Amino acid sequence: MTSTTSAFVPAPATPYQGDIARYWDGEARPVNLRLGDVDGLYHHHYGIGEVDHTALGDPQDSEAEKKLVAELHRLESAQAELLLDHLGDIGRDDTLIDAGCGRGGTSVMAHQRFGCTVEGVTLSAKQAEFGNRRAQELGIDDHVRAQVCNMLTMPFETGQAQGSWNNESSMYVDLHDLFAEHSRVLAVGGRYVTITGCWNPRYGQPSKWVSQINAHFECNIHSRREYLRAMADNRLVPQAVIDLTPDTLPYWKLRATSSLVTGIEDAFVNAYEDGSFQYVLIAADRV
Ligand SMILES: C[S@@+](CC[C@H](N)C(=O)[O-])C[C@H]1O[C@@H](n2cnc3c(N)ncnc32)[C@H](O)[C@@H]1O
Ligand SMILES: CC(C)=CCC/C(C)=C/COP(=O)(O)OP(=O)(O)O
Ligand SMILES: [Mg+2]
Repeated sequence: MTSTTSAFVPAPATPYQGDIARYWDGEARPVNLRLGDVDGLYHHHYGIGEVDHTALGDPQDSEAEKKLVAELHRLESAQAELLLDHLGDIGRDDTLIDAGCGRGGTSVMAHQRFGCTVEGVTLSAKQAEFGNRRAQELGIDDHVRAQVCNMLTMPFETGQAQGSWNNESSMYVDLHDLFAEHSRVLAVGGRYVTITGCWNPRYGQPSKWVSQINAHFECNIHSRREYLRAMADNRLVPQAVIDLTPDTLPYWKLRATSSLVTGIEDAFVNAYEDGSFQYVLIAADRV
């Protein structure tokens, strides 16, 4: 497989997808770039796990901000490691699909862990170029590639992939359309994994905090019920459903203390704490 740095850019399938492509083409928030600069893995997802206060050290220390950035990044990479833990046995000859791959951090980690091929798709030409450039710099562009395309109609063969995932990218699409497409590209016996924020049906309807997050990112957060129903309708049978809400709260509380805040931190903390919103991992077998 060879990759190029200038991506072919198809016309967006809908005006909404055009808006999302423009959003990510123009995104350059320090909270993402400075964290990625720590070790060259660029993520657009959030963190999980306990904060290591020893690593943070004294807040008055001149290196305090740098240590905080490194700690937030460690928690974001821990999130991607957990997602990869749920893909099952992946061999070097297998292909994985990173649907809504962003700048490609999770794709690189998957290749580094399994030695396999990873195909990423994103609506953003800038993100695809960024991811392909990183893969070239790492000398893994024969195994890791990003393409500009709609994850609802991916340019992959039926049954081609042993595993596929959405890492915080499923809130931009209709879930029935999304899972029909994952089900098509996955081999029978393959594994699908998502980590996502979803609204909690026990709360009743999307809370004001969930609406604020939707407006902030121009996305459409689905309910936990919609995920399970759309999977069941598309031959994806949950093997694990893990509520990561308690695991992601320390990340948000730490991020809220940093100089890299974006203004959405309180909405996430409030939504998680009032029970209207959950951070979940769902791993499903393609049967
Ligand atoms: C929040 S970012 C997550 C990026 C990445 N998964 C990560 O963990 O770093 C959302 C991503 O979803 C992508 N996306 C949204 N709708 C899409 C669609 N219909 N087809 C392909 N990618 C899409 C965006 O282009 C963006 O890369
Ligand atoms: C859990 C939910 C609802 C996620 C919405 C999707 C999203 C924008 C994820 C993080 O992206 P980012 O890393 O670019 O965002 P930020 O700049 O806030 O770190
Ligand atoms: Mg981020």
